[in-house]
Amino acid sequence: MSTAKFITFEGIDGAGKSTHLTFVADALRAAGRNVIVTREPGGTTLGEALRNLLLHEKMHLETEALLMFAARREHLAQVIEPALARGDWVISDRFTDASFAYQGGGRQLSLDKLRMLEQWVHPHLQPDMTLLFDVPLDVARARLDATRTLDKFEQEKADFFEKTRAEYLRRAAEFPQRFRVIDSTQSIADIQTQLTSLMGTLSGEGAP
Ligand SMILES: Nc1ncnc2c1ncn2[C@@H]1O[C@H](COP(=O)(O)OP(=O)(O)OP(=O)(O)O)[C@@H](O)[C@H]1O
Ligand SMILES: Cc1cn([C@H]2C[C@H](O)[C@@H](COP(=O)(O)O)O2)c(=O)[nH]c1=O
Repeated sequence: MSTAKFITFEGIDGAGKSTHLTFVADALRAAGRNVIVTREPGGTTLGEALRNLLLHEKMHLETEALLMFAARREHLAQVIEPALARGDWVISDRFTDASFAYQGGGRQLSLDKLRMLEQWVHPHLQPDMTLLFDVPLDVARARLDATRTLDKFEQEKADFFEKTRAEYLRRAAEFPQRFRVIDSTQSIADIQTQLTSLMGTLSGEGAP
């Protein structure tokens, strides 16, 4: 029986998910798992080219959603599905919940259209666990402003991120069996303690 697991990291920009991704991957590797770390949009040569367009070019909101799912189709075919078939653990910095949160919540694209794309692109695959790093907008914004030049999404106004965060939380309530909501206002050390315990749950061994 395969022990492969698919874990996704989600949250509004600046919530802190990338900070914890390496920690979780290292903990799982130390416990003997083969771990692939990847991201969306991206993860393949084509996906990274699409990411560059998506993060820097203005486009119609439906074009944006379609390109997110096009990049995802390639990512699934080239990276995610082969890794899971080999029995590897896959950790992805964002997946389809981000399309619901950003294009559906933030940009108000019809959720039914997103559900159609999800059904088309990955009808039978969902993450085993989705870690939602949740922070109030002002905390995320302060973290971003302190560290980087902002891309197209990061330059969006507060209202966009309020709706994005709300859609993430709505999905967490809709799918409680796979979502774990992390209070990302906690210290990095406290969050890591919580993550270690969650990885133990997923492994079914009480430790990663
Ligand atoms: N719990 C925390 N407490 C204080 N600072 C934090 C915390 N988590 C992350 N940070 C800091 O906030 C900044 C943004 O973190 P990070 O890049 O992990 O966010 P992110 O959610 O991956 O953002 P994006 O999605 O835009 O890439 C970094 O400088 C990081 O060190
Ligand atoms: C997968 C996915 C991503 N986005 C947005 C969310 C972020 O603003 C960027 C990716 O940047 P990150 O620093 O790597 O988090 O893309 C989106 O709008 N829709 C999606 O499906």
